[in-house]
Amino acid sequence: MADTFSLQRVLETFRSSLTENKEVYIKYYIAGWKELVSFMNSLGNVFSFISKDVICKIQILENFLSGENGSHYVTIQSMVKFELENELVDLTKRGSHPESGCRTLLRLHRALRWLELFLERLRTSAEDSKTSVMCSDAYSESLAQHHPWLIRKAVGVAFCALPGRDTFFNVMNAGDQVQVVALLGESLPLISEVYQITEDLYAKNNLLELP
Ligand SMILES: CCCCCCCC/C=C\CCCCCCCC(=O)N[C@@H](COP(=O)(O)O)[C@H](O)/C=C/CCCCCCCCCCCCC
Repeated sequence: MADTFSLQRVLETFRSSLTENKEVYIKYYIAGWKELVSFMNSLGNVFSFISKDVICKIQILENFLSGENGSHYVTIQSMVKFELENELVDLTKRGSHPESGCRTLLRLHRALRWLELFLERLRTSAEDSKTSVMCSDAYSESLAQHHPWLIRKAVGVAFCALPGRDTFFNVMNAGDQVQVVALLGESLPLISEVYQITEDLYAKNNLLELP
């Protein structure tokens, strides 16, 4: 992971994550999240409880990828097939497989929906729009529905510490605001496509509510 965040790299990793037949490479999916974590880290310590959770989930998936069954964790599709066929997923309550690849990736998948909603708001926002409001509205529409009260409160506090829209655009390292908006316009369809492919796969296998 490079030190300085770049929106262009996020775009490239999500683009690389799609195979020719529209499967999703876990390696690049994780790489996309690593870039996003580096962005979040640059915003200050108030977000560290969120980064830690994402890093922990990335680590779980990386361990599967480099482990003895790594060849089954190349794509999200092959992971789902392997874990379901081998009964490696706790389907209704947490038991002997509390950290399966499927449930771990589901948490990131739900967060990807937040990202999609937030970036779309940012892309179409007016100069005086507040990032905290955009973040919070996107959160209420997505991830918040899966988080308990305490987490929602902590997240609400963190949102208040978000920098303004101008700082956000600068940290993206993608040129002036017109160029950032253009790059967001290029990135969003890719993020949406990765999200939708994963959503359809999880829905088809009844995996959207894994504990
Ligand atoms: C293109 C650049 C602009 C935007 C860059 C945004 C960078 C954001 C990076 C990461 C986003 C947050 C991802 C959060 C993943 C949360 C996964 C999750 O739901 N975990 C919970 C459930 O896990 P289990 O307990 O079931 O294992 C866990 O309980 C949550 C813990 C922490 C709270 C997560 C809150 C997420 C809020 C999303 C907004 C982040 C705001 C960042 C602002 C840039």
